Order: sequence, then structure tokens, then C-alpha cells
Amino acid sequence: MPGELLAPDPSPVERVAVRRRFLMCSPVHFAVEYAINAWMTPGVAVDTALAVRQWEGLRDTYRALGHEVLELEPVPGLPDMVFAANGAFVVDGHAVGARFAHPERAGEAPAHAAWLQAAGFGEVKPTADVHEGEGDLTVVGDLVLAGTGFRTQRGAHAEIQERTGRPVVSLDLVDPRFYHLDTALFPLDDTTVAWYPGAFSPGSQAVLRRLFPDGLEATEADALVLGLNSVSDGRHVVLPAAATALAAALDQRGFVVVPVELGELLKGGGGPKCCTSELRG
Ligand SMILES: CN(C)C(=N)NCCC[C@H](N)C(=O)O
Repeated sequence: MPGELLAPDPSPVERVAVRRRFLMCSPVHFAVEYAINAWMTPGVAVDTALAVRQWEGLRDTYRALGHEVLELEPVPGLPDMVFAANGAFVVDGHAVGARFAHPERAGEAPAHAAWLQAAGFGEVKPTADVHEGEGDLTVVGDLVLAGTGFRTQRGAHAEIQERTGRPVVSLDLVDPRFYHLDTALFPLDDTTVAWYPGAFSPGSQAVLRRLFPDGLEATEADALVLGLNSVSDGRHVVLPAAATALAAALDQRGFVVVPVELGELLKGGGGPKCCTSELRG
């Protein structure tokens, strides 16, 4: 009706940041010497100095947001060690050691285990089956979401449930471009996630829609720049700069988008989350 006052827009949600503790590993030895995922071309030119600068940009971004970043000593001969998310899964102060699918990365697991043990996480034992740490595992509230299909084996999900006492929800990954769960999904806060449906089997898509009816569904274009390989603290979302539609959708939901550039590390098939292992509890 003319002259009628319009109802004011609902006030934007007040997003609250939770301080995090991260473990990262500098890419001083980063190279693409073998191909173990669809993103890698062995021998592709890598500008290591640029990779280090981009990685330092990510580390300093976390620190500027108030998070604690600890560093793991890089080991020569382990060119993927920069992808620290894969070395272990830490929740409630308990660390479950990784067992890598590919022998090229196997040497990373003991380096993580030694660091975590020295840092007071107790004895860090690998799982019996393959499990690649936070590459395939993430925490949303009380739940652990666990990917399988390319790397982490389903048997490891049961072991992780047994060892952590948290319910583990198994999700099937079906597209080799999205070979780890953290290429296709990340938690926004304790109640919901952003994810790319095309990376999951129909049944797993249904599970995710049931668990997270207000989940943010990303486009293939954003998934293909590893936009889902992002890190949220509940308020700020650190994400690849190229994931522009996802950034706009997050902004609309009241998140503060913090774009980062990690183009050199994308040649190894990784983005911000892969470089970031969260030490929970
Ligand atoms: C986002 N992702 C997938 C990670 N959490 N890690 C990246 C691992 C990259 C390494 N070249 C590999 O293929 O294992």
C-alpha cells in the first residue's frame, strides 16, 4: 500500500570468531616431482620462492586474525609436506596419526607424530587403514565428517570413531578432481558447512542436505579453484581469491571474507586448508 512502512531488513547475523591453533609447514622443499592427484603434472615449473611468499602470506593472515600458528620443520625430499593438514587428525587434545595412501608421502607421518608427541599430544599412533588426516576428516560441532573414495579408507572411519569417541559420518567422494574431503567441503561454524554437491555420491549428498539444510552449496567453478579448501573461524573465512561467487555468497551470510593467493601450491593440488592442520583441544 502506498505510504506503508516497509518492514526493516532482518538484522544481519552477528558472526563470532573462535581463536584457533594451527600447525603449518613451510614449502621450502615444495616441488611437483610425481603425480598422485589430478592436479599434478610432474616436472611442471614451480617457483619455490613464490610458493614460500604465498605460504607466508597465509600464515601471517591467520596471525593477523588472532590465531596461533606453530611451525613444523620441513624435511628435504618430502615435497608435499607443506600440505600439513594430511599429517594427523587432532581433536579433543588427542592426535590420530596418518597412514598415507602413497609411499611418496609416507615419511611425513612420523615427522608429524614426533612433533605432536613433543607438543604433549601423547602417543600418536597411525590408523591401521589409510587415513590422510584433515584432508578427509573435519569436525562440525560434535560430528566428524569423513571422506572416502580416493585416499582415506572406510575402515579408518570406524577406527577414528572408536579412538575419538565422536560420531563419524562417512561420505563418498566420486570425482577424482576432488580427491580429499577438504577439496569439496569445509565447516563454516559448529552447525553448518559450505560444500560442492558434484563431488559426492547421491546418497552422501542426501546425508549432507539432511544434516545441514542451510549448508552453502558452491558452484563447480568455485570448486575448481579449490574454493572449498577454505578455513573459517566462525566469522572470517580465509579462501582462495579466485573463488569469487563463493566469496559473495559468504559475504551475504555475514561472514568476513579474507582472500588469499596460493597459486603455486595449487600445482600440487592444495589450497589454504591443505596447508593448515588444526590442533583442537
Ligand atoms: C586439499 N587437499 C587435497 C589436501 N588436504 N592436501 C593436499 C595434498 C596434495 C598432495 N600433492 C597429495 O596429492 O597428496
